[in-house]
Amino acid sequence: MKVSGRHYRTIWVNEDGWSVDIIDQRWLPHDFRVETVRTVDGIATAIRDMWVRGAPLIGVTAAYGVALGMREDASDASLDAAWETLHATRPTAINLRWALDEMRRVLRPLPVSERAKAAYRRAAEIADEDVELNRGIGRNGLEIIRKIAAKKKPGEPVNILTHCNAGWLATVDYGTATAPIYLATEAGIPIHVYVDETRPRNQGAHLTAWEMAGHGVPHTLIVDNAGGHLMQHGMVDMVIVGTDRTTANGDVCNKIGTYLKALAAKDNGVPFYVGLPSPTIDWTVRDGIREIPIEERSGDEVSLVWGRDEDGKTRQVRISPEATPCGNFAFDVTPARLITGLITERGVADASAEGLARLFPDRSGMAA
Ligand SMILES: CSC[C@@H](O)[C@@H](O)C(=O)COP(=O)(O)O
Repeated sequence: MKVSGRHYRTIWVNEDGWSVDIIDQRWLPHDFRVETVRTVDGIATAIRDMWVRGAPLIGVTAAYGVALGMREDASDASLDAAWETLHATRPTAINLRWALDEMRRVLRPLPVSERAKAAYRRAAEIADEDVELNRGIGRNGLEIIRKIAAKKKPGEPVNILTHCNAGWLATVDYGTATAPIYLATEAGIPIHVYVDETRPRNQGAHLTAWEMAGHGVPHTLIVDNAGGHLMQHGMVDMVIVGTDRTTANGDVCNKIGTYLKALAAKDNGVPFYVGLPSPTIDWTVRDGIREIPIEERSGDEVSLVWGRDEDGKTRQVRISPEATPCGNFAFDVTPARLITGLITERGVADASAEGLARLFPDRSGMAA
């Protein structure tokens, strides 16, 4: 997507031909910084400490991490060590394991001397594939938005609520939940987006709001608890969120608070959609609530809030008593019964085992 008139992806190989450049998302929306990463450990830090985040981008970044590891030492032991180090960074997004397994599947049979080159090639393909998958989600989601827009008065916007950041910053480009929004805007359909701030890390306020502003999409930032109120007053036409892991029967694990939005949507008859590329489906899991590991992060993310003061200094301020213990559950699971549809690159599936199997007959056989 464009930043200051220049097209960026979120990750690319540096002009030296081997190190990896990423947009360091910790500084947005105030500073646009690019960081160069040179080692597996550097990539692990970037994922764990959320310089990059979002399920698809975590997967692609890990794939480049394997490439950096192979450049250093392409032995089997090094390949396994890179897999372990990178896999340990964040537990919930399945794209991480998908990308690491894919890299190992491609590299393991090759002679050691060919592995580094092949690793960069496959990582680049995974990145390109991600962009294509998101375009597919965009096209399929656009049709849903079109139908809602057709019922509106001329010029009246389609009001979309989204949670966290499932935008281009969470992927290589376009985003999952935001791809239909960008395509609808390009198609001239008036859109207005309610952006949940998404405590504790505020990915909505920091990242989604920045994306919307950058692409001229009218939007309003709201506190996380406002969604139910807006839905009760007919101010939301549809909800679209992303997902970190979708089970074989359509349960969706996404940023903490997604479940509450889905409950409010159900109660108010507001359609609740999830945008997802197929690598986000974990065909081995059927019960999202019991089987998906939920990341628990530092309580400091709850008690300390980042912001920029009027002097342009980025600061952290404490908002709770120092001695108060904080719980920081990063994701929750929305049961399939609350979801109107899963917008994938192949079409829109019912959130059910049958719905997913119909779109992915080739893969659903892998379900446990
Ligand atoms: C297309 S991104 C889908 C999800 O990864 C996104 O909604 C989300 O929850 C991101 O969480 P984060 O903790 O910022 O990595």
